Amino acid sequence: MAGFFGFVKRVYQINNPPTPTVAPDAPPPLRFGIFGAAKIAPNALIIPAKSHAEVIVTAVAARDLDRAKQYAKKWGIEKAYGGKDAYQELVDDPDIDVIYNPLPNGLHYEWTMKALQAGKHVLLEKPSSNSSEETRKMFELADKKGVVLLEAFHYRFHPATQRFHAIVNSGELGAIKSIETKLLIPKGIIPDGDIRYQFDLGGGSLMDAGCYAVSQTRYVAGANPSQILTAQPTVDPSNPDIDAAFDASFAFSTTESNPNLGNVTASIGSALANPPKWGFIPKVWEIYTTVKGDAGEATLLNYVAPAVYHYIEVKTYGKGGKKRTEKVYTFREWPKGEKKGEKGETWWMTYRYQLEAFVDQIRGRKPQHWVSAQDSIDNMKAIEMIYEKAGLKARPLSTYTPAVDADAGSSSAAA
Ligand SMILES: NC(=O)C1=CN([C@@H]2O[C@H](COP(=O)(O)OP(=O)(O)OC[C@H]3O[C@@H](n4cnc5c(N)ncnc54)[C@H](OP(=O)(O)O)[C@@H]3O)[C@@H](O)[C@H]2O)C=CC1
Ligand SMILES: O=C1OC[C@@H](O)[C@H](O)[C@H]1O
Repeated sequence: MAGFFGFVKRVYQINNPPTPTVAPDAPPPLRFGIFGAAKIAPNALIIPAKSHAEVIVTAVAARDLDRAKQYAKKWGIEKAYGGKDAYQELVDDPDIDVIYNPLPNGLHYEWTMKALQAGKHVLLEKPSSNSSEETRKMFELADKKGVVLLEAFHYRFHPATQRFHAIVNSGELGAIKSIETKLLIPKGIIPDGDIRYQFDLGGGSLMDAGCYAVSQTRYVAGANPSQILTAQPTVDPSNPDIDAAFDASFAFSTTESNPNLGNVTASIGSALANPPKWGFIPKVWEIYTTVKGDAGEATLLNYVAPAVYHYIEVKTYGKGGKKRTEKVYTFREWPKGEKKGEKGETWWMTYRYQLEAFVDQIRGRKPQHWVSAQDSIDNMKAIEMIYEKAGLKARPLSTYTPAVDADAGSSSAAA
């Protein structure tokens, strides 16, 4: 269904997904527990879980018991843990198979390590931690324990992102010259005092919104930055360690398989409070990637929440140049013969596609898409390089020291 009615129907179904039918021989569902009564958990897990026959959200743990109970009641979650030991009680709960970790970034490492050590699979919010080294250690431990760890870069799992990636890599745009990716959050969305403004918790616009822009750029380029060319933070007036906004550009090294890479310049932008135009016209969310080549250009609008709305606009240059728009809510809309997956519905959010892949991986089925350990490590490395170039402090390392057998300690990265 096209246009406005399609949009209304999708948004309704995103929030009111149908209950799935459970096959009589289906394995028991995976039981998920959530660290924190987090704002993002309903969108990222609780609502998507309603339409997944193999997922049940069984428990939530919050630092305050009343808060945990209220959250559990609101979202139909059976168990609520509360108080200063609540997260540990969740980790110790033998009924829990999987932990969803949407704690502030600076707590990702400690609580993911504890969950992995207890043999739980972990769906870990982005950015994976405060440093590439912590990220490497988490994946190393997951590998050692034989459990699944995934950094929740949900946007990657949606067919719109996959289609855009395929267009850029098809050669249709000619030799790629530039990649521009932004995620600018308008002023007024993120409240003062939010975790995103707290250095100790791993705050900063590059960590929060910018981690998507860096990830998307690396994905589209198929490479990691070799050099940061410019890094321009706008620091928060009340906290010079926090970048309220960031503009950066970087270069890649030529590789044997992609001799053009050395000619590509990438630029990223992130903001936690994009100010109104001329001081009074509120800005809308700016979420896009534009890739320009010598034969054409393509833009993906709204790579972060494409199920709500998105488009891919492709223009080819020169005489006979053409313009077209694609919208790809499911893999069924993929051009014939090039389909990259099967599962999905128009109302599947990025988070629902991600949950499908995560469960498939745990169950030993091949997921339609995946974000590898190395990808997560490399994203943190790129973020570190940008902070360093800007002269801003690296986000603080966790003070948590894992038990001896949890810290594998070698410097080889998990693949
Ligand atoms: N995938 C996506 O689309 C999104 C991902 N995120 C990511 O999810 C994570 C959480 O974001 P969001 O849900 O907005 O965050 P919230 O502000 O809701 O915080 C999440 C939880 O952190 C817990 N917490 C533990 N220690 C602290 C502390 N010292 N200060 C504040 N909170 C604390 C709180 O748990 P308790 O209830 O126990 O008090 C809270 O419920 C971040 O990593 C963020 O980057 C965020 C938004 C979107
Ligand atoms: O993950 C996120 O997605 C969109 C932004 O609103 C948010 O700040 C960020 O954490």
